[in-house]
Amino acid sequence: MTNVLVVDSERSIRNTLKERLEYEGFRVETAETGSEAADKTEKSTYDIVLCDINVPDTGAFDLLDSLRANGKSLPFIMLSSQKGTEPVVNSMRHGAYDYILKPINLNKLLESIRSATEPKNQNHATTVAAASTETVARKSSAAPALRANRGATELIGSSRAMVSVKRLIEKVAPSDARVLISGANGTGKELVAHRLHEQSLRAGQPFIEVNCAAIPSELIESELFGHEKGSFTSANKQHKGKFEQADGGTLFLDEIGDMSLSAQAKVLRALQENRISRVGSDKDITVNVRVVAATNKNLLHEIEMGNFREDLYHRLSVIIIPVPPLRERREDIPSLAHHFVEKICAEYGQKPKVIEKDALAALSQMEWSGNIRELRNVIERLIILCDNNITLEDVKTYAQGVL
Ligand SMILES: Nc1ncnc2c1ncn2[C@@H]1O[C@H](COP(=O)(O)OP(=O)(O)OP(=O)(O)O)[C@@H](O)[C@H]1O
Repeated sequence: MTNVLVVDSERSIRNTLKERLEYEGFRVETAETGSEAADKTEKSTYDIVLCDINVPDTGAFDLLDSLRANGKSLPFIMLSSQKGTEPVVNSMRHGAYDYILKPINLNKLLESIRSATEPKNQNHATTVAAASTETVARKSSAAPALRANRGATELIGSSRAMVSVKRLIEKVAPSDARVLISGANGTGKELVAHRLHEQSLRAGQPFIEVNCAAIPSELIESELFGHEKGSFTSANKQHKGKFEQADGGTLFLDEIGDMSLSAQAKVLRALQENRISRVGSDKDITVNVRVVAATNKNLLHEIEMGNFREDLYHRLSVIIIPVPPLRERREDIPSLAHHFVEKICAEYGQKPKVIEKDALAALSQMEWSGNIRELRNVIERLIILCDNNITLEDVKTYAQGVL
């Protein structure tokens, strides 16, 4: 049985968590202050600590640090009413496994406890992160608080174009403004959407992605808004749609330019009223969702052609972030190439290979019509096929079709 220690000065929170977690099969003890919690950990063994960030006496960070100093590397879940990225980042720096906002969503908490106490995740729980933002970013991608960020990586590039994209993200992320990300295939639009979420006040809440091009138009309504049991032939149980799943967080509508006109009308209503109704229900549900959309199409052209609603375009494009093609920021290619070499070699469990100077120069001259995705694929091919040093000859042989 998993032993949980709940540390919170509020009796109602201690009691509610104890009751609910015991009902779920955990053994739970509580403490009102940091020093009481420290005493309890001396006397009993726990598998996990759930701790309010401002717990009296010590505060959560000192409690966590002192447990670590005493060799007790328990996974630690921070409970807090503080929104914003700073407390999340601070918690991760101190080695917390997760950061859960109050009022506590019990399902999220249970998922986090189970994940933190799974043996394969214990290392993440016990690693004390070095105090660098990069480390925090890497560590947090493994932690459930930022589970939504899993798969997201750093935006590489210091070209003027990329610096201005990053600046725009920094400025826009903390607001709740809707953002439209435009750019060709493989330029990194999805990554930009992830960064917007990670740097927003909604970080830690869900990031839900919908590829509008991949869903048949007859299913999109139920996918986005959900359905009630029996509302159509195959609806054999109730289903929550993506808007509801994203409640409190960000909904990323990828390839919005491919959405059917009838689905566009329904999305428009959801954005105008912040309310949706499931298919087969006439009950309205209020949702709090930040919508970020992306497109590789010229939506103004699509409007002219009658394929895209102008009113929806204006709702979505409060801020537009254009992501430039790779050929317009060739100076980013060396750092991107190194980044992919490191990442892919690590994925394959290999030592990083070396790209020789003239090989890198050749990569920097290529067309890259498939943009960064194509560059990544070529680097992966080179890693699989080449010896430790990737030479100009290798690039000429294996990057064919790009040259
Ligand atoms: N600046 C960047 N730094 C590091 N990796 C990047 C960068 N931009 C893109 N990538 C990587 O390139 C690949 C393609 O990026 P992404 O999927 O975000 O592109 P996209 O514009 O959304 O593509 P599509 O329009 O085809 O959906 C991903 O593996 C992504 O992680």
